[in-house]
Amino acid sequence: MLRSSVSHKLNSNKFSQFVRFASTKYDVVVIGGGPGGYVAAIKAAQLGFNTACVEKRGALGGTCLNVGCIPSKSLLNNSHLYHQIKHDSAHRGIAINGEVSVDFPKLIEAKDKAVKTLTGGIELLFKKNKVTYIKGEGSFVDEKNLKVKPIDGGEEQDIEADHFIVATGSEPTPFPGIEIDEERIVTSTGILSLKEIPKRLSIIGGGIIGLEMASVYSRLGTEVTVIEFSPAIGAGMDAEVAKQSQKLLAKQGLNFKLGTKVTSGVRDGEVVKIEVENVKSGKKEELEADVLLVAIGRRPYTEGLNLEAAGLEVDNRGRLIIDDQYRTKHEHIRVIGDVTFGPMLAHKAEEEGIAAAEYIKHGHGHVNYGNIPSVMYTHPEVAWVGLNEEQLKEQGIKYKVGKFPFIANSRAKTNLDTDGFVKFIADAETQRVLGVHIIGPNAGEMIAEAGLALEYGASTEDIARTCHAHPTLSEAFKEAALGTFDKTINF
Ligand SMILES: Cc1cc2nc3c(=O)[nH]c(=O)nc-3n(C[C@H](O)[C@H](O)[C@H](O)COP(=O)(O)OP(=O)(O)OC[C@H]3O[C@@H](n4cnc5c(N)ncnc54)[C@H](O)[C@@H]3O)c2cc1C
Ligand SMILES: NC(=O)c1ccc[n+]([C@@H]2O[C@H](COP(=O)([O-])OP(=O)(O)OC[C@H]3O[C@@H](n4cnc5c(N)ncnc54)[C@H](O)[C@@H]3O)[C@@H](O)[C@H]2O)c1
Repeated sequence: MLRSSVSHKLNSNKFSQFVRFASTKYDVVVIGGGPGGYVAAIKAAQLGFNTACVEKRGALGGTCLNVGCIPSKSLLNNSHLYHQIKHDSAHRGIAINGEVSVDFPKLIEAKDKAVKTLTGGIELLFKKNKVTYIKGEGSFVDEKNLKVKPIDGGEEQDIEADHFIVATGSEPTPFPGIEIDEERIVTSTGILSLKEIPKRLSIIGGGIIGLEMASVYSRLGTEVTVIEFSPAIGAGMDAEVAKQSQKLLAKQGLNFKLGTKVTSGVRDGEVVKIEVENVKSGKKEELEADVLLVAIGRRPYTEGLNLEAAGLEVDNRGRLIIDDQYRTKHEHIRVIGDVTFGPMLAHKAEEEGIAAAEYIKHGHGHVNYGNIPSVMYTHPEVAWVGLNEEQLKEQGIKYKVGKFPFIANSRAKTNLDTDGFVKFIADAETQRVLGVHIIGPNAGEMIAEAGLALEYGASTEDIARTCHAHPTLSEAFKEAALGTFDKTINF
């Protein structure tokens, strides 16, 4: 459905004096080229819409590819390899005859290379799917028109669209009174590009970013302290799993200060001075670190969008207000991803991108918000989907739990990697799977099977009667399902 009404911008010198603001018209314009936006743009183009994506970063892929999921996983993977070679090889019969050391600039280079390859890949996907990539900052003029300020400083461009999809993402939540310099006091962006390995790292926030980054640096030899306001780590994971995860991370050398609030954090030359206070006892303490990471959550990002011009509204947390079809009060302006409601996860944003494009084309789309997996890429990994015990108790739903530890799984034993367990929660009467919580090796991959089970409304018996290959970690998954209604075999 390529539009014949696309009018081309008149930018020859001769005409530009007279008709400077001729606008280009598209069927769909996506603002933001992160996982939500780039996927929405590709899907819209595949559905036959003449589509453009406006991105101001200078690279596609958004937070996730540039300063989030991808660089953090590169550092997690390579720091894990280093740590394993150094500390976990002798008892496997691997002798290291020589020094094993970190080449930190190379570690950062490998991360940057992964980012560049992947962000470049999206540009190719745009070309393949005929999505116009506009490098600039989009700002609403009114609900039908967008002004784009090019990042190369060129002339402003006016764009008109039948449909807009806003996917401008999120940014780190600032900590009142603590000044970020991205050098000594950093957000998740700065911690991914440090110049050297700090001797001491303090982290405010024991959520996913805090714990993943704590793992990276602790493996590289940094003394890490995690300061968390609430009495538990993990920002909402199943309490039993969070407890086990904390225990294992502490065994790896992480220091935890839970139930502790930070009262100040100030750079003093090459160190950061931090004052904390125990929430219950009021006991105060002073800490010192070479780097302080602030990771207390993220907030929606709408700066520069000029929401007022389009009459778009946000709630008290800055989230753009939409209905169940991602529509704002203007039906042709939809919003997806981190900048609106729901968990701030790349795969959630992607699902919404597909659904928003499908709503425009067909009037219907699909995202199952009860089935969005979460993964924390520490070692062992933590992964979960569906409801946890605390939520079920709150909702008064009767349930049964089945658990299987990796210590009793043959593959985990051969791998000498036996920490953790699989925990199934099933409806007490029907055995329908309500939630799965895994802490253990490869939990992030294994959780996909739980997602499929939830999506199809499987019972734990369905899973327990499905043949799983031997010897695999997924046999622990099958046995935990069995444990909700019968005796497990291997434990
Ligand atoms: C350190 C870290 C690790 C993470 N790890 C994971 C993970 O492992 N798994 C996971 O699922 N999630 C992870 N996340 C979260 C994930 O990155 C986000 O949920 C995801 O990127 C949200 O996608 P989005 O498309 O909504 O927004 P974003 O990815 O934030 O993209 C929005 C884009 O819009 C652009 N933009 C904003 N305003 C304008 C404008 N006016 N004009 C033009 N462009 C504009 C921005 O430049 C940006 O590129 C991580 C986040 C961080 C910070
Ligand atoms: N693997 C992944 O999927 C992944 C990785 C990184 C980030 N993300 C996403 O990015 C988002 C942001 O991550 P995050 O770790 O910053 O947020 P988070 O919500 O996961 O954790 C923030 C933590 O900070 C604590 N906190 C808040 N205020 C505090 C204060 N004043 N003092 C001490 N502690 C305080 C909270 O209790 C919470 O435990 C999350 O939504 C997360 O889902 C996902």
